Amino acid sequence: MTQHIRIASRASAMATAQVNWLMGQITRTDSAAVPEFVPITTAGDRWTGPLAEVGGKGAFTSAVAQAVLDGRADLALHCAKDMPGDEPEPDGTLCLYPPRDDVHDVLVHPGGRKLDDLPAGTRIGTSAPRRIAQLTASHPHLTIVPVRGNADTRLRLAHVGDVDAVILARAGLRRLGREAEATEIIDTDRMMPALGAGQLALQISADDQNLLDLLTPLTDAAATRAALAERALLRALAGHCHAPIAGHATPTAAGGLHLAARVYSPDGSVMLAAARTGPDPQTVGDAVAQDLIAQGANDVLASSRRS
Ligand SMILES: NCc1[nH]cc(CCC(=O)O)c1CC(=O)O
Repeated sequence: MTQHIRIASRASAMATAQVNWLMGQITRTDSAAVPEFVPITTAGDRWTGPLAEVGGKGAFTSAVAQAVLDGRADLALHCAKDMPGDEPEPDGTLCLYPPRDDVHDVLVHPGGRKLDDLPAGTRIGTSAPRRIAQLTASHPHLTIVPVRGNADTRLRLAHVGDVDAVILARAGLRRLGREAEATEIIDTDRMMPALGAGQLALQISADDQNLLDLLTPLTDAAATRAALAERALLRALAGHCHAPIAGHATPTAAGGLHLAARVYSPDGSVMLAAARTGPDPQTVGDAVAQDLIAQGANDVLASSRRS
């Protein structure tokens, strides 16, 4: 029997590429499934000012999730990185996680240079507090220029010369088919990734057993554990604001995971760091959060909310 699967997503170039990927996966998994795209315009798409002013992290995901809650869609496709930590699965929904893509940030410098080769005053376009804090700490001589808009918009700013370079997620660039434009893959130790970087999340109604059965083969156990640990950390730090938090969970050989995380002050002059290894994602995420809080993370994050 044909099963129509309505996929709610933003309609940016990157989001559309993600929908096309998912549609292909679904039809390969179940030839009777007919995926459909339900495009959603979110507060983050409409607002051109600082993201923190439209609710920060939820700005791109809550309207997409709402389509599932309202029955206008069967599935909400998100970037895990854009999901808030406080209420990721409202009202009887659950998230499924396919294999993770690359977590690195990259530099796109149309002149072909790498970060260490850029002269003082070079204008770097980025608005992410996490990137601003780390870049200010590692390269204080560069000039950060706030830029908003989709990844393709930000790339254009670099190509027309409004900024000299931009920092973007490698996963997003890859989904746009423009990975070759990256001039440096920035080491994760210098630019620790966002929680949820490179990770898609498929949010469905928890009582939709048919869809759960259909999508389960598309999920990845290690990616799921990492996503749960990173989200537990974000929730414990109340990281719903557009906060300078970085972190990365990686699978261990023993089937557990290692989670490293950092909390920064806005200019990167303060950096708190913690890491744990263990079998249970929630426990590891909570433990890293408690370690960071014991070091003063709440005060450091409150200073970034005020600035
Ligand atoms: N904040 C927007 C956003 N959300 C997810 C990605 C990239 C893809 C991913 O990490 O899943 C991007 C673009 C960027 O940060 O360059």
